[in-house]
Amino acid sequence: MASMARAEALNDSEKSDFWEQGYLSFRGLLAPEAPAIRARMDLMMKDAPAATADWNAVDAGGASFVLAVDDKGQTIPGRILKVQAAALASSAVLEVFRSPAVVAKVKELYSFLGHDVPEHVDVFGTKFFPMWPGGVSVDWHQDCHYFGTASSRIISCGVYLEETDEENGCLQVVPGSHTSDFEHKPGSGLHAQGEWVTPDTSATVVDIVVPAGSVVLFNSRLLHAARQNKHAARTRYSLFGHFVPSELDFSWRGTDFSHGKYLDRHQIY
Ligand SMILES: O=C(O)CCC(=O)C(=O)O
Ligand SMILES: [Fe+2]
Repeated sequence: MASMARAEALNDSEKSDFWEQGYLSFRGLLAPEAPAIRARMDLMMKDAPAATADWNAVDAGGASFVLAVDDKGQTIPGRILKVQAAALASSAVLEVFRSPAVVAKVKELYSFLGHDVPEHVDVFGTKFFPMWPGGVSVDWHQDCHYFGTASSRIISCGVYLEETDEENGCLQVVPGSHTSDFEHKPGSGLHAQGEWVTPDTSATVVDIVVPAGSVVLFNSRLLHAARQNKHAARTRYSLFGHFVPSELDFSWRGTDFSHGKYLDRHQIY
């Protein structure tokens, strides 16, 4: 998989790789900014309002601090799984998704869509995962399952603010899986907070091992998961958001995610 320095443009084969394999990893794209972003995430966590146990608290009128569960699926008081709508809790989040280095890559990927190139693009569904030692973020899923659209024009974005490897819970992907739909079922135990896919045992799984400040862009239909953080001391801070053409409307289980309606949807360009 291609990795590129900050200022380089994507060439056509990299763009086609993204649309064929379903993902691209930009190692260290935001490396200089990563320490300051981590510090602002710490500040956000310090100012945390009352937390919720609802993993799908996507429309609470502000950010939702969602509690983690143990291996029996029981809520752990005081332990945060994720901050949903994190952009509504810290301005650092939108600064990341609006940063010139990230926007340039997103624009270049959209420019490969032929007649479907969007004029305006938003980011929505922003999240922060601290991934404490022993913790998890997600099991196997397609992001679009949670959006209520199978559009292939949503580009998911993971920003790994710390060095991330097999030990502290790296991202895993199944290359090329973004052209199929998979059945999602309610999870249990450590993964009780979501609906997940059981991948075919023959599926090729790739670990995305990256240095701090790396940005991964992937098709929102790509099948992906994150390993459990098995390290005794390291965290795995990361931010997520989904780039979407401004005119693309969709809703899921009573939440309308459309531009101008959904609070955690923000124009990028
Ligand atoms: O934690 C990760 O590495 C992936 C998170 C993710 O896939 C999501 O939030 O949809
Ligand atoms: Fe995801």
